[in-house]
Amino acid sequence: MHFILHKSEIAKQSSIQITGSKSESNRLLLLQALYPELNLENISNSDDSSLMTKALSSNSEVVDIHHAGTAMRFLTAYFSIQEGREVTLTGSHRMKERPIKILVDALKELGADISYVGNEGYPPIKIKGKKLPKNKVSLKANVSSQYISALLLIASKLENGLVLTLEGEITSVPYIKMTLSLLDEMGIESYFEGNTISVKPNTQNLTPKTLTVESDWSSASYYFSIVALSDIGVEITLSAYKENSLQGDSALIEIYKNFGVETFASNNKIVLKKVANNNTPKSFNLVNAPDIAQTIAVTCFALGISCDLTGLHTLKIKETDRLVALKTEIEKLGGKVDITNESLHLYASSSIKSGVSIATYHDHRMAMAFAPLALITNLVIEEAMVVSKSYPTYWEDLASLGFKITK
Ligand SMILES: O=C(O)C1=C[C@@H](OP(=O)(O)O)[C@@H](O)[C@H](O)C1
Ligand SMILES: C=C(OP(=O)(O)O)C(=O)O
Repeated sequence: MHFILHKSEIAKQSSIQITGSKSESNRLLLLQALYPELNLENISNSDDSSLMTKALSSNSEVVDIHHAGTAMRFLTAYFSIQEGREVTLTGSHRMKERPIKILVDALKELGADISYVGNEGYPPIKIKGKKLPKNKVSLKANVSSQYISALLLIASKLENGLVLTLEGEITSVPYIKMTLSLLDEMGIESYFEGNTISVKPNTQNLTPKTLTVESDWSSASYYFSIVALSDIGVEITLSAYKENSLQGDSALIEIYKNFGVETFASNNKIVLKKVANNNTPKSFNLVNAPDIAQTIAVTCFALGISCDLTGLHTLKIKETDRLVALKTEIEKLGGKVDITNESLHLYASSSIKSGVSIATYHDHRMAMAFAPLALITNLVIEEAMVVSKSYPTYWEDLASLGFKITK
């Protein structure tokens, strides 16, 4: 279903409660399946986390995780150690184009039994769960950190733990650190030094624990963009956020200072406030925060300022090729964008076409990143319900700010 976003104005002050981080949730759901003594609060209501929950409790021979990349990668590792269980893990058309060979090769090196059902290197895969005898493996770290997190999540259940050697430049590092921090919060020991990560084995029950998932910072990014496009004085309060986040996308606080947005934290809330206009050209390396690239590109386009975004080599293998999708849709609106395999240059532009229909390519972040443009012009967001992959109530929340949205 397409949504029409009419040119809107938002209230001077508003508050939004954002669902739990999908990255933290999908890690903790897997850890809870391995360690039932773990109790979880504020789990994400995203499709990707519901699919993860369902997959972990299903007894069926075929598990379909649709578009959920973390679920695909994390469950590949999980099912590899479920002794005696045979599962075919599959997903959406796009999931069958998202590479998984680096992870499958690493698991096989550890002793796993995994075979490709279709194209070599891509889902679907057939996994025969067994005990993995080995504890050392090297893998390429520059394609997706999710392969590394997947191995780390099952590591403490291997007889001798796990020692990983990471080859090449390590991408999306905060997501690896998030995995290790969650293991640490559960009482599982790990070390990350240089290009080596080791996790100690754990055969005993852990001390029963309740862990509360922090709300999702990638989802918060759209409000940083909205505030950046608003008048000085506008503020939006978001909850529930912690003082020390495990999510790398909390880099938004520093990044959006460059757009005149200040963030104030108190009582598990953050207040985003527009304090100044700053329309100088921007340049950011997003190798540690790839999921906010679309948000930032659209903010810059909306403000008519040029930007250089680098560190984007993982964007081509996400829900869609996000570099091509950004270029295509920004150019439909009258902008000009150059892309390489790992970077995006947006030229400054002085106008935005009205009434343009934005294609979303089954990518929640395309829909959510372009929506703030309704503060400037009318536009259509195609297949608007794609947002449910990470943030099912996005449109209701925008409406509560004052966005005028019709079907
Ligand atoms: O581990 C995670 O939860 C994620 C890691 C990142 O992927 P890559 O490591 O493939 O960049 C990120 O883009 C994704 O949305 C979530
Ligand atoms: C890339 C993303 O998710 P995943 O890789 O888990 O599908 C995302 O949420 O932007």
